[in-house]
Amino acid sequence: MTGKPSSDRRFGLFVSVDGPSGAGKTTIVRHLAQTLVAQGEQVTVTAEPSSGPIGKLASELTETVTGHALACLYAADRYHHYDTEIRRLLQSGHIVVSDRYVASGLVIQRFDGLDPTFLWQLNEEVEIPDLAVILEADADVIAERLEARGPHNRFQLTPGSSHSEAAYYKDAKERLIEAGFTVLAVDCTTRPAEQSAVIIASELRTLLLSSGATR
Ligand SMILES: Nc1ncnc2c1ncn2[C@@H]1O[C@H](COP(=O)(O)OP(=O)(O)OP(=O)(O)O)[C@@H](O)[C@H]1O
Ligand SMILES: Cc1cn([C@H]2C[C@H](O)[C@@H](COP(=O)(O)O)O2)c(=O)[nH]c1=O
Repeated sequence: MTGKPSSDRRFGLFVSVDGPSGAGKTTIVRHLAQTLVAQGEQVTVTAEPSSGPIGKLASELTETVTGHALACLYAADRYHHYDTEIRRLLQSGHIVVSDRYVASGLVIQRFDGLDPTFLWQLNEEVEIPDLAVILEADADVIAERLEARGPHNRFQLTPGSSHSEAAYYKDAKERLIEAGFTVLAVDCTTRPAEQSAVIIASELRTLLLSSGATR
Protein backbone atom coordinates (compact mmCIF):
# COMPACT_ATOMS: atom_id res chain seq x y z
CA MET A 1 0.00 0.00 0.00
CA THR A 2 1.43 3.38 -1.01
CA GLY A 3 -0.31 5.72 1.43
CA LYS A 4 -1.74 7.71 -1.49
CA PRO A 5 -5.32 7.60 -2.74
CA SER A 6 -5.36 5.97 -6.17
CA SER A 7 -5.85 7.91 -9.40
CA ASP A 8 -9.26 6.20 -9.78
CA ARG A 9 -10.54 8.83 -7.49
CA ARG A 10 -9.46 11.91 -9.41
CA PHE A 11 -13.03 13.20 -9.63
CA GLY A 12 -14.79 11.87 -6.55
CA LEU A 13 -14.02 11.48 -2.88
CA PHE A 14 -14.14 8.31 -0.85
CA VAL A 15 -15.01 8.62 2.86
CA SER A 16 -15.29 5.72 5.27
CA VAL A 17 -17.02 5.95 8.64
CA ASP A 18 -16.16 3.41 11.32
CA GLY A 19 -16.44 3.30 15.07
CA PRO A 20 -17.78 1.19 17.91
CA SER A 21 -21.15 -0.50 17.59
CA GLY A 22 -23.84 1.93 18.59
CA ALA A 23 -21.54 4.97 18.30
CA GLY A 24 -23.86 6.39 15.66
CA LYS A 25 -22.23 5.51 12.30
CA THR A 26 -25.47 4.96 10.39
CA THR A 27 -27.13 8.01 11.95
CA ILE A 28 -24.14 10.26 11.24
CA VAL A 29 -23.70 8.91 7.69
CA ARG A 30 -27.34 9.79 6.98
CA HIS A 31 -26.85 13.37 8.24
CA LEU A 32 -23.56 13.65 6.36
CA ALA A 33 -25.18 12.64 3.07
CA GLN A 34 -27.97 15.19 3.60
CA THR A 35 -25.43 17.93 4.35
CA LEU A 36 -23.35 17.14 1.26
CA VAL A 37 -26.39 16.94 -1.03
CA ALA A 38 -27.50 20.34 0.31
CA GLN A 39 -24.06 21.64 -0.76
CA GLY A 40 -24.74 20.43 -4.30
CA GLU A 41 -22.65 17.26 -4.25
CA GLN A 42 -23.59 13.93 -5.84
CA VAL A 43 -23.45 11.51 -2.94
CA THR A 44 -23.76 7.74 -2.72
CA VAL A 45 -24.03 6.03 0.63
CA THR A 46 -22.85 2.46 0.71
CA ALA A 47 -21.99 0.05 3.53
CA GLU A 48 -20.10 -3.08 4.50
CA PRO A 49 -21.08 -5.83 4.45
CA SER A 50 -21.90 -4.74 0.89
CA SER A 51 -25.04 -5.69 -1.00
CA GLY A 52 -22.91 -7.76 -3.42
CA PRO A 53 -22.69 -11.57 -3.37
CA ILE A 54 -19.75 -11.79 -0.96
CA GLY A 55 -21.26 -9.18 1.36
CA LYS A 56 -24.55 -11.06 1.43
CA LEU A 57 -22.75 -14.30 2.22
CA ALA A 58 -20.67 -12.66 4.98
CA SER A 59 -23.78 -11.14 6.47
CA GLU A 60 -25.66 -14.47 6.39
CA LEU A 61 -22.76 -16.32 7.99
CA THR A 62 -21.72 -13.84 10.69
CA GLU A 63 -23.67 -15.52 13.45
CA THR A 64 -22.44 -19.05 12.66
CA VAL A 65 -18.95 -18.75 11.11
CA THR A 66 -16.10 -17.40 13.24
CA GLY A 67 -12.42 -16.53 13.18
CA HIS A 68 -10.15 -16.66 10.14
CA ALA A 69 -12.83 -17.81 7.72
CA LEU A 70 -15.15 -14.91 8.57
CA ALA A 71 -12.28 -12.39 8.50
CA CYS A 72 -11.36 -13.62 5.00
CA LEU A 73 -14.97 -13.26 3.84
CA TYR A 74 -15.18 -9.66 5.09
CA ALA A 75 -11.83 -8.77 3.50
CA ALA A 76 -12.93 -10.39 0.22
CA ASP A 77 -16.14 -8.37 0.33
CA ARG A 78 -14.11 -5.19 0.87
CA TYR A 79 -11.88 -5.73 -2.21
CA HIS A 80 -14.88 -6.74 -4.32
CA HIS A 81 -17.00 -3.83 -3.05
CA TYR A 82 -14.38 -1.35 -4.19
CA ASP A 83 -13.79 -3.06 -7.53
CA THR A 84 -17.44 -3.44 -8.49
CA GLU A 85 -19.11 -0.40 -6.95
CA ILE A 86 -16.95 2.26 -5.34
CA ARG A 87 -14.38 2.78 -8.12
CA ARG A 88 -17.03 3.41 -10.76
CA LEU A 89 -18.89 5.92 -8.56
CA LEU A 90 -15.69 7.83 -7.83
CA GLN A 91 -14.86 7.95 -11.51
CA SER A 92 -18.23 9.53 -12.17
CA GLY A 93 -17.61 12.23 -9.57
CA HIS A 94 -19.60 11.00 -6.60
CA ILE A 95 -18.71 11.44 -2.99
CA VAL A 96 -18.94 7.86 -1.77
CA VAL A 97 -19.61 7.41 1.94
CA SER A 98 -19.16 3.90 3.28
CA ASP A 99 -20.77 2.95 6.59
CA ARG A 100 -17.92 0.67 7.74
CA TYR A 101 -14.75 -0.14 5.80
CA VAL A 102 -11.28 -1.33 6.68
CA ALA A 103 -11.19 -0.19 10.34
CA SER A 104 -14.17 -2.46 11.06
CA GLY A 105 -12.21 -5.35 9.55
CA LEU A 106 -9.31 -4.62 11.90
CA VAL A 107 -11.61 -4.44 14.92
CA ILE A 108 -14.65 -6.72 14.79
CA GLN A 109 -12.84 -9.97 14.05
CA ARG A 110 -10.71 -9.40 17.16
CA PHE A 111 -13.79 -10.43 19.15
CA ASP A 112 -13.12 -13.91 17.71
CA GLY A 113 -9.56 -13.75 19.08
CA LEU A 114 -7.75 -12.98 15.83
CA ASP A 115 -4.30 -11.46 15.77
CA PRO A 116 -4.35 -7.76 14.71
CA THR A 117 -1.31 -8.30 12.48
CA PHE A 118 -3.08 -11.11 10.61
CA LEU A 119 -6.11 -8.81 10.15
CA TRP A 120 -3.90 -6.02 8.87
CA GLN A 121 -2.15 -8.31 6.39
CA LEU A 122 -5.49 -9.48 5.07
CA ASN A 123 -6.66 -5.91 4.49
CA GLU A 124 -3.34 -4.30 3.64
CA GLU A 125 -3.98 -3.90 -0.07
CA VAL A 126 -7.39 -2.25 0.10
CA GLU A 127 -7.82 1.11 -1.59
CA ILE A 128 -7.19 3.95 0.83
CA PRO A 129 -10.13 6.30 1.40
CA ASP A 130 -9.53 10.02 0.97
CA LEU A 131 -10.80 10.35 4.53
CA ALA A 132 -11.15 7.59 7.11
CA VAL A 133 -13.46 8.84 9.86
CA ILE A 134 -13.28 7.06 13.20
CA LEU A 135 -16.06 7.85 15.62
CA GLU A 136 -14.95 7.83 19.22
CA ALA A 137 -16.97 8.02 22.42
CA ASP A 138 -16.82 7.18 26.05
CA ALA A 139 -17.32 3.40 26.30
CA ASP A 140 -19.97 3.67 29.05
CA VAL A 141 -22.01 6.06 26.92
CA ILE A 142 -21.75 3.72 23.92
CA ALA A 143 -22.80 0.77 26.06
CA GLU A 144 -25.90 2.70 27.18
CA ARG A 145 -26.80 3.65 23.60
CA LEU A 146 -26.35 0.08 22.51
CA GLU A 147 -28.55 -1.18 25.29
CA ALA A 148 -31.24 1.40 24.47
CA ARG A 149 -31.19 0.50 20.77
CA GLY A 150 -30.68 -3.25 21.18
CA PRO A 151 -27.82 -5.41 19.82
CA HIS A 152 -27.45 -6.07 16.05
CA ASN A 153 -25.01 -9.01 16.24
CA ARG A 154 -23.27 -11.58 18.45
CA PHE A 155 -20.21 -9.37 19.02
CA GLN A 156 -22.38 -6.81 20.82
CA LEU A 157 -23.51 -9.51 23.27
CA THR A 158 -19.97 -10.09 24.60
CA PRO A 159 -19.83 -8.72 28.17
CA GLY A 160 -17.92 -5.42 28.22
CA SER A 161 -17.93 -5.33 24.40
CA SER A 162 -18.00 -1.52 24.20
CA HIS A 163 -14.83 -1.24 26.31
CA SER A 164 -12.97 -3.91 24.31
CA GLU A 165 -14.11 -2.34 21.06
CA ALA A 166 -12.88 1.12 22.12
CA ALA A 167 -9.42 -0.39 22.77
CA TYR A 168 -9.43 -2.27 19.43
CA TYR A 169 -10.35 0.95 17.61
CA LYS A 170 -7.46 2.75 19.26
CA ASP A 171 -5.05 0.13 17.86
CA ALA A 172 -6.74 0.24 14.45
CA LYS A 173 -6.51 4.03 14.29
CA GLU A 174 -2.79 3.90 15.02
CA ARG A 175 -2.27 1.19 12.39
CA LEU A 176 -4.11 3.24 9.74
CA ILE A 177 -2.22 6.43 10.52
CA GLU A 178 1.07 4.51 10.29
CA ALA A 179 0.00 3.19 6.89
CA GLY A 180 -0.60 6.72 5.60
CA PHE A 181 -4.39 6.97 5.90
CA THR A 182 -5.86 10.43 6.51
CA VAL A 183 -7.79 9.76 9.69
CA LEU A 184 -10.34 12.11 11.24
CA ALA A 185 -11.34 11.14 14.78
CA VAL A 186 -14.69 12.60 15.81
CA ASP A 187 -15.77 12.38 19.42
CA CYS A 188 -19.50 11.75 19.52
CA THR A 189 -19.90 11.20 23.27
CA THR A 190 -22.02 14.33 23.73
CA ARG A 191 -21.99 15.93 20.28
CA PRO A 192 -25.31 15.61 18.44
CA ALA A 193 -25.16 13.48 15.29
CA GLU A 194 -25.92 16.50 13.04
CA GLN A 195 -22.85 18.30 14.41
CA SER A 196 -20.58 15.30 13.86
CA ALA A 197 -21.79 15.30 10.25
CA VAL A 198 -20.99 19.00 9.86
CA ILE A 199 -17.43 18.42 11.13
CA ILE A 200 -16.89 15.63 8.58
CA ALA A 201 -18.43 17.69 5.75
CA SER A 202 -16.17 20.59 6.58
CA GLU A 203 -13.07 18.35 6.46
CA LEU A 204 -14.23 17.06 3.08
CA ARG A 205 -14.62 20.63 1.80
CA THR A 206 -11.01 21.31 2.84
CA LEU A 207 -9.87 18.16 1.03
CA LEU A 208 -11.78 19.16 -2.10
CA LEU A 209 -10.27 22.63 -2.07
CA SER A 210 -6.75 21.34 -1.50
CA SER A 211 -7.14 18.83 -4.34
CA GLY A 212 -8.01 21.74 -6.64
CA ALA A 213 -11.17 19.93 -7.80
CA THR A 214 -13.67 22.23 -9.50
CA ARG A 215 -17.23 21.28 -8.69
N1 LIG B 1 -24.71 11.87 19.58
C1 LIG B 1 -25.16 10.84 18.88
N2 LIG B 1 -24.62 10.57 17.69
C2 LIG B 1 -25.09 9.51 16.99
N3 LIG B 1 -26.07 8.66 17.39
C3 LIG B 1 -26.64 8.88 18.59
C4 LIG B 1 -26.21 9.97 19.37
N4 LIG B 1 -26.90 9.95 20.50
C5 LIG B 1 -27.75 8.91 20.45
N5 LIG B 1 -27.60 8.25 19.28
C6 LIG B 1 -28.37 7.04 18.97
O1 LIG B 1 -27.52 5.89 19.09
C7 LIG B 1 -28.13 4.79 18.42
C8 LIG B 1 -27.09 4.02 17.63
O2 LIG B 1 -26.90 4.68 16.42
P1 LIG B 1 -26.57 3.90 15.06
O3 LIG B 1 -27.47 2.75 14.84
O4 LIG B 1 -26.47 4.99 14.04
O5 LIG B 1 -25.12 3.37 15.45
P2 LIG B 1 -24.13 2.47 14.62
O6 LIG B 1 -22.76 2.91 15.04
O7 LIG B 1 -24.44 2.52 13.16
O8 LIG B 1 -24.46 1.06 15.22
P3 LIG B 1 -24.09 -0.42 14.66
O9 LIG B 1 -22.62 -0.50 14.64
O10 LIG B 1 -24.67 -1.34 15.68
O11 LIG B 1 -24.74 -0.52 13.32
C9 LIG B 1 -29.26 5.37 17.55
O12 LIG B 1 -30.46 5.09 18.19
C10 LIG B 1 -28.94 6.88 17.56
O13 LIG B 1 -30.11 7.66 17.39
C1 LIG C 1 -17.50 -4.59 7.85
C2 LIG C 1 -17.61 -5.74 8.82
C3 LIG C 1 -18.83 -6.08 9.34
N1 LIG C 1 -18.92 -7.10 10.22
C4 LIG C 1 -20.25 -7.47 10.74
C5 LIG C 1 -20.67 -6.98 12.09
C6 LIG C 1 -22.18 -6.93 11.97
O1 LIG C 1 -22.70 -8.24 12.12
C7 LIG C 1 -22.38 -6.47 10.55
C8 LIG C 1 -22.48 -4.96 10.44
O2 LIG C 1 -23.77 -4.54 10.83
P1 LIG C 1 -23.99 -3.11 11.53
O3 LIG C 1 -25.47 -2.93 11.52
O4 LIG C 1 -23.25 -2.09 10.71
O5 LIG C 1 -23.43 -3.20 12.92
O6 LIG C 1 -21.24 -6.94 9.87
C9 LIG C 1 -17.81 -7.82 10.58
O7 LIG C 1 -17.89 -8.78 11.37
N2 LIG C 1 -16.59 -7.48 10.06
C10 LIG C 1 -16.45 -6.46 9.18
O8 LIG C 1 -15.30 -6.17 8.73
